[in-house]
Formats: sequence, C-alpha cells, structure tokens
Amino acid sequence: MDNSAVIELRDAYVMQDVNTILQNVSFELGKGEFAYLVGRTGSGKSSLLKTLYADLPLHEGMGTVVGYSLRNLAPEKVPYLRRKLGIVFQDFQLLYDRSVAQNLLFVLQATGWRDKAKMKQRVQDVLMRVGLTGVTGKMPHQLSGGEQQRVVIARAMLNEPMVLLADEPTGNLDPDVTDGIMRLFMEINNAGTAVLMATHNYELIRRYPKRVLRCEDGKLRVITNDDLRVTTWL
Ligand SMILES: Nc1ncnc2c1ncn2[C@@H]1O[C@H](COP(=O)(O)OP(=O)(O)OP(=O)(O)O)[C@@H](O)[C@H]1O
Repeated sequence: MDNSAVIELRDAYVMQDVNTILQNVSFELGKGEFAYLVGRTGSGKSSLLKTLYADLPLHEGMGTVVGYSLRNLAPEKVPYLRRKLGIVFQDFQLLYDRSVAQNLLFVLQATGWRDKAKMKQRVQDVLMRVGLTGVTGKMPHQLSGGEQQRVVIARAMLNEPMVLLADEPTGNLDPDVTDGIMRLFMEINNAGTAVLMATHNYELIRRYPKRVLRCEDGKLRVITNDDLRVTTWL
C-alpha cells in the first residue's frame, strides 16, 4: 500500500450477502484527505462504508484500511481496526440511559483505557474540540440534535483516528446546524484526520468542494476536477 493512503481498494466487491452491490471498486483516500461519497438512495454508499469498517466482509479484490487488510480479516482484529477509525452515523446512536461523559467513558473503557484521570481529561479534550463545554453531566435527550451530533463526533475522535467515516452525518439536522457540523468536520480534517463522508446534500459539496466519489450502476466513479466544472455531474 502507498504509505500516504489510509484507505486503498483495488477491484473490490461490495456485497450484501450473496448480492453484489458494487463491483471493481478502486480508489484511495490519502492521509489527511477529504472526499465525499454520493449516489442515489440504494446505490451502495452505506454498504461501501460498512465494508471499510469490516461490518461487511470483503470476499473479492483487495482492500486496506489504516494498515489492516480487509481480506480474511480475523474477527478478533476488527476492534483494532475500528479503534483507528472514527465512525459517525446520521442517527446519533448515543446511549440514552447515561450522561454525555458516561457515553464517552464507556468507549474509552471498551477500547482499553484504564487510567481514570487520563480518561476524564480525554473526555474534556474531545468535547472542547467539538465546541461543547459544560455538557458532561447532561443526558443526550437534554441536548439539541446538533449538540448530540457533536457528542458523536467527539466520541469518534476519542482514540485519535486516522480517518473518520461519516454516513449522512447531517441528514437529520437543520441547514444552519448542518453548516456548523460541516465546519467542524473541516477543522478536524485540517488538523490531519482524513474524512470520507456519504451525503445527499449537494449544497454542502458546492460550499465545501472536495473530491467526489459516486456510486452509480454498481460501480464507483471517481469524479475528476473536470467533471466538477460542469454542472451535470450531480
Ligand atoms: N442488510 C442488508 N441485507 C441485504 N441487502 C441490503 C442490506 N442493506 C442494504 N441492502 C441493499 O444494498 C443496496 C445498497 O444499499 P445501501 O444502504 O448501501 O445504499 P445507500 O446508497 O447507502 O442508500 P441510502 O442513500 O438510502 O442510505 C440496496 O439495494 C439495499 O437494498
């Protein structure tokens, strides 16, 4: 693998059970790069992301994510892969029976942290990073949608991932809240974390132009800068 790539797929097949969703997928995401993943509903964006975080197996082709080969990845290796990835979904998937701090401490505990003082400090650090202070004792339902998504992003950043995979992270948010979340992703990206973001929101792509990968007709097409200059590509 090219040392500067955090994701590399070569002729990969994205499968749901026995069904091929995407074939001959080849692309790289470089260290610190930001790319969008677009495509109609059902075109395979979530399935591709699931393959990248080893929720779906890679049976055909080659795939490497943060140094882990996806082919024949042993189940006991999956948590180690995911520790180097941050994953953000549209539906926030916080644990609603515990506070913000407990949500984050839970993840630290599950990923091997033991030093209580360091854990507390890390929780403070990631919340500050996403622009949230004074919410540690709150329950998720006491926060707005945008604040909850910030907590999810903080959670994804706990173990300093090399790449964030985001599946429609602004899908449930109002336009002005969406913009704040987008700016946060940009800040995180500017600080060196690669981001692959699935979205239906083309307004965001126009406002924050980056490389675009499009799922279409069972293939993944990498949109070039030339394509970006014409408006029909959307
Ligand atoms: N758990 C599953 N089992 C079998 N097939 C599935 C499963 N999840 C998705 N699929 C199928 O895989 C295809 C791609 O779905 P996927 O969710 O990856 O698309 P998507 O581009 O993320 O769509 P959306 O934009 O609506 O989220 C669809 O035909 C879908 O029906």
